[in-house]
Amino acid sequence: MPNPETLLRPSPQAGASSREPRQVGTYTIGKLVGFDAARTVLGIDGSDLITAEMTLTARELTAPGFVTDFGDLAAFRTHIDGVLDHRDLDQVVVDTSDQGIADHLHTWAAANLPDGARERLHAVRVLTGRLPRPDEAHSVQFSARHWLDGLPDGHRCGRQHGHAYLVTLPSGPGGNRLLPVPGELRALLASGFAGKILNRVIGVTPTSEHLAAHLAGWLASRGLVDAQGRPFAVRVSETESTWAEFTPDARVPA
Ligand SMILES: Nc1nc2c(c(=O)[nH]1)N=C([C@H](O)[C@H](O)COP(=O)(O)OP(=O)(O)OP(=O)(O)O)CN2
Repeated sequence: MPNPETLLRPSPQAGASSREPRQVGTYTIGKLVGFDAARTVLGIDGSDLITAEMTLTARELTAPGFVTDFGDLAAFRTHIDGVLDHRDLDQVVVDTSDQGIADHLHTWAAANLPDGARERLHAVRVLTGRLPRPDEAHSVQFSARHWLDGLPDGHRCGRQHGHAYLVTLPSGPGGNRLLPVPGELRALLASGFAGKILNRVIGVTPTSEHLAAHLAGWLASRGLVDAQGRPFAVRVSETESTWAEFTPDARVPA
């Protein structure tokens, strides 16, 4: 895949790329797939929008900076679209509760994901109803461009493209509770990331995993920690259906 950098016009906004000190920690990625279904749960109608969130974890990334390529998880959506979406789940799965659907999908994923992804499969959980968006105090959005080097020819993420990024600071596993975003991080994202070509901003291929680790390193290197004095975990979401998180070891409860 030719480097799209050679095709770029010079950008007046381009800044020097930087690396933050590397912390030791765990990378987690999440893929969300929503579907609409009817079901009965404990004798009561539980029809709803249902969102399945599959997570995968790794201590080390594979090139170009992935837990596993989101593209390799496409079969998860295909399975849900084919088997669960716009169905009466009472006719499809034995246990129609949230946990029953999550168990069905975990069993499916453990048997059917490509090898590299299957080995990194962590969990599947199910959420119901419209998902709340994080409020402004607990999130930062910015828009920027990037491309990913080292992908097979024809991979759409090898082309220069843009995302509406969402950055949050989860307080623990699951990402349900979010910590307020320090003003310093907000300022960094506004001045150093928004509107930029991210390949020129961080010293590595700007995958979501690398961006999350870079921002966690940036916070830690400036002594910015949570109310308990622990380094922040950082989650970066490129699209509505994907996110990547870096959790420094010092944050994991003993
Ligand atoms: N592990 C990672 N895999 C991929 C990343 C990444 O940062 N980490 N990034 C990309 C691309 O930038 C791409 O734009 C996003 O991935 P994609 O699978 O296309 O996600 P979508 O939400 O757009 O997918 P749909 O399921 O089609 O909605 C690729 N991989």
